[in-house]
Amino acid sequence: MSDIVKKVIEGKKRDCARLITIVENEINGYEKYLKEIYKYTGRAYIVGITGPPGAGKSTMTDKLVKHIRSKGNKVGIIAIDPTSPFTKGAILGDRVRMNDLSLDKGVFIRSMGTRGSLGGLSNATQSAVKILDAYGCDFIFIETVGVGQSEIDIVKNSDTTLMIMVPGLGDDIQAIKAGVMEIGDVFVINKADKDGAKKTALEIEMMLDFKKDWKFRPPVNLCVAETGEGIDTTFKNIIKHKNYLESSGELTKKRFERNKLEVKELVQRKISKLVKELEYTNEVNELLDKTITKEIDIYSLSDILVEKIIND
Ligand SMILES: Nc1nc2c(ncn2[C@@H]2O[C@H](COP(=O)(O)OP(=O)(O)OP(=O)(O)O)[C@@H](O)[C@H]2O)c(=O)[nH]1
Repeated sequence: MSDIVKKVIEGKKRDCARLITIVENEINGYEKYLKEIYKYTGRAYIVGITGPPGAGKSTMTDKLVKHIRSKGNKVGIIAIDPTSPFTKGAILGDRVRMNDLSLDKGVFIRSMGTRGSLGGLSNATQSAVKILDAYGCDFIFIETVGVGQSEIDIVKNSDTTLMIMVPGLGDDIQAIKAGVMEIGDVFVINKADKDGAKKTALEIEMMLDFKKDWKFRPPVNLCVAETGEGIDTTFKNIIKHKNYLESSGELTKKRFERNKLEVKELVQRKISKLVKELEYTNEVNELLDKTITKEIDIYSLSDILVEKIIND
């Protein structure tokens, strides 16, 4: 086993950070480390945190993590950094908010980009989850920007997805109704110190009523992340979902599906790389010349190249 992998498994924080960087930058040999890490994964419980911008995702993560830490568990946090310059300020703010957490030896915080090659959570994020798992985290939080694709991706990559809502979404709830139902395993109405929190909770309950055949009906609770009120209930609800997944066998199914998707992405990535490499060979350029002179058609050329990729 490589020295760095050994140190990560022993729980060395600096090596954990170093390995994530190696994987993020795809430094030579990174896949060998991931292969070695793999059998030490599967113990951590992965929680995705999502919700509209400004709903209090960072504040909630901070408080949940502190709650978990009071029980002595080790926690990893991956904050997904939106690549858009638009939200940069908010992310800097998040870092400041979680500053005191980063001083805690039992907490590992990392922010990562959204640049997934296939539009999903980047491979680096999925790999970082595995590294943190092998490092010994009991819980790993993935906090995302609550927009579009990243919300869907977080569901695929988490065991439990916590959907944060805030009072006064009103019509927005109607608009996102269908999508939201699929996304949240646990709902929390944050900023319950503001007017209308109970009404929002009721609206979500009504929305959940539309579906009759829940195997696990998502619990809904009120919370004031800023003061910590309701954090214990939110955590209990996450654990309720965890217990359900574990006792029903759904957790294994979920992880099977996740691996299936990840393997597919890895294969696609590897093939795309081979296709890209082909573009630069003289041999291909010569064959392309022949498509112009009609000595060969482009379809036969594609067959030749596929054969070449398979056989080389
Ligand atoms: N009144 C009230 N404000 C809150 C509460 N929780 C968080 N906030 C405030 O809401 C604002 C946004 O909180 P964040 O935790 O940054 O929210 P976020 O969802 O991570 O924000 P983005 O990263 O911009 O999407 C901050 O000013 C918080 O102080 C709460 O329970 N009540």
